[in-house]
Amino acid sequence: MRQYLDLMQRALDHGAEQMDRTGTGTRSVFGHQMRFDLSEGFPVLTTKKLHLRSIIVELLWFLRGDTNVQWLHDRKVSIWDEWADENGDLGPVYGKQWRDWATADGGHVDQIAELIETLKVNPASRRMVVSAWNPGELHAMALAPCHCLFQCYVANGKLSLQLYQRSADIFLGVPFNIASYALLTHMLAQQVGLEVGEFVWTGGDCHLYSNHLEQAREQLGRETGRLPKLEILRKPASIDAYEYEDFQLVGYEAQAHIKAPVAV
Ligand SMILES: Nc1nc(=O)c2c([nH]1)NC[C@@H]1CN(c3ccc(C(=O)N[C@@H](CCC(=O)O)C(=O)O)cc3)CN21
Ligand SMILES: O=c1ccn([C@H]2C[C@H](O)[C@@H](COP(=O)(O)O)O2)c(=O)[nH]1
Repeated sequence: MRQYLDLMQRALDHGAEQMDRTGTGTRSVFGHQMRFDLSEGFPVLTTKKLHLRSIIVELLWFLRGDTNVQWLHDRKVSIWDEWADENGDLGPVYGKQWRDWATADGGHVDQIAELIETLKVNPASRRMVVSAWNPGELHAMALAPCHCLFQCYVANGKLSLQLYQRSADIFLGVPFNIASYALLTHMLAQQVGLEVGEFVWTGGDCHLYSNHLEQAREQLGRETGRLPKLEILRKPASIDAYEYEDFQLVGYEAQAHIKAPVAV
């Protein structure tokens, strides 16, 4: 994951110091792109052990259209707790927008179902876009979507996906976001009978929080390792039928976890 360490180094060396919404302070750069050829391995950090269960369970939770943390809690995932209200609700965040976008005329759009249908019947389409950025509902969300829009592209029997992430917590969020969308690309490809192509990550405000600088330097001092392979153990009947146990990362060898506080 040299690409990731390069982004971290860039923010450390050239980032502008700025105060941010959380009151923590960041070093940020604007506009960055990383490309991952998914046929070469699964893009998960080897310079710091990642908690894959949280990543997989969170993606399945988005795909359920769920926006309450209870289902995450039942699976021992707590990464959204800080933002939930007393009932566990986050408002109309990713799951709602992906699966049940409310239209002005009272209708609903299941963007994921429409994406899969288009991948099957018209893979050359240039409109295979899923957006979580719903300006009319931002006020009701616990946090405005960070990974706010993605697009699919098919060529030579391979499915590629590009994400636009408007705001990127380089140390904590980005490793989760890369692995999550790489996983989604594998799932979509399996559902529509394509091979995986590239995952392209594009970031807007890419920042290192001021209380992550030491951890970033420690990680930059480590050697990168070989990427593992993702195996999906069966082909579920639909995008809605995947379970945590369906995924296996073969050969994931990572260096020790590095703790960092999350900015709320
Ligand atoms: N400041 C900030 N950074 C984020 O990455 C972030 C938010 N806020 N708010 C919403 C979601 C929640 N996400 C999070 C929240 C916490 C961790 C975190 O603490 N990760 C730990 C392990 C925690 C675990 O898996 O249980 C880590 O070391 O990676 C990661 C992503 C990503 N998002
Ligand atoms: O998936 C995610 C979700 C959140 N983040 C980070 C990016 C920022 O550090 C905060 C959000 O704060 P804003 O003021 O709304 O930009 O959370 C992430 O990296 N990945």
